Amino acid sequence: MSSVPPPLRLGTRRSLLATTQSGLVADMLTELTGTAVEMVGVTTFGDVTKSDLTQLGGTGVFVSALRDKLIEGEIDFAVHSLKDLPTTPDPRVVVAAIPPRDDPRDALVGAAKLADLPPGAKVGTGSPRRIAQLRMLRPDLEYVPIRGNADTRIGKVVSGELQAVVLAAAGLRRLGRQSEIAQIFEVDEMLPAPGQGALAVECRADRADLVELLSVLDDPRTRAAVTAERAVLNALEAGCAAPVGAYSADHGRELILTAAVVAVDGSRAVRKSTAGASSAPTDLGRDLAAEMIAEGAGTLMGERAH
Ligand SMILES: NCc1[nH]cc(CCC(=O)O)c1CC(=O)O
Repeated sequence: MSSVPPPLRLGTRRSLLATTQSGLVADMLTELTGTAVEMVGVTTFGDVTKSDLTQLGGTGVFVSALRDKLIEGEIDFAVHSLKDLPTTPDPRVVVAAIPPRDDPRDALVGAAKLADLPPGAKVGTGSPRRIAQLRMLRPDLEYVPIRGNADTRIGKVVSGELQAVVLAAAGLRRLGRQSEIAQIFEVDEMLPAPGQGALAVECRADRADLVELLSVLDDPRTRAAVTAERAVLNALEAGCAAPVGAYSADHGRELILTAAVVAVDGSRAVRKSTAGASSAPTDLGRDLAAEMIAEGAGTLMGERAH
């Protein structure tokens, strides 16, 4: 009598974006391998705290509860937004797959493009990286810290409390809300968060069977690009909430990596680019970070955003 294996348990944060992202990965896995997947909701500290994440370091507040469930064996794998994963590896778990990246850029939802907003207009974002770069573009606007899911944030524009909010294009696209985007910032004007738009499929490091199964979802070109970006963040010893942007333009065997550290008041920035083999993304990111530190990047990372 052939026994049907039980569905794999996929741990996911309970937000609509997280469950949508997890559902995308679950569907990919089922389509490619025939494996059935059951979603298991997990509440993380980042989902319940009202604190300003930038003051918590913003490192891992969305991640550690999922990892705990992996280690406790309550779930078999987890899907994270890669940009929320700490760059410091956790030896208990492994990123078994980084599927093909969605749009990595930042997007503005509002009544007009950034350049057309009136002086003093209120723009909502809690990201020091976004605030710092927005202030370089429009120092005359008021940047208001906001938290909550996309619906909550966009609701502040609809209500008139804010004139615009800035979110990741990938998140809006996955939620089917790309029609509400007034502007997508080119990376030359707004460098994304390292790994933005990419997902990380994680399981226990000692589950070689799951690592093998999940690897079918991996996109090596996306993995190389985001590895270079995250190597910059790691070498700068910056957390996910630091005013650091990085983006790898993928040219097949070569990556063109651009990174910036921007003072949160928008007054100064260290921005540099480099090109190198996509086969050595960590070295590329580390070397670029060293050049940035030599040009004073470290002095720009410590300030508060608001
Ligand atoms: N914790 C916020 C977060 N983490 C990942 C995304 C977007 C999805 C992605 O980067 O893949 C978002 C929302 C946002 O930045 O607007």
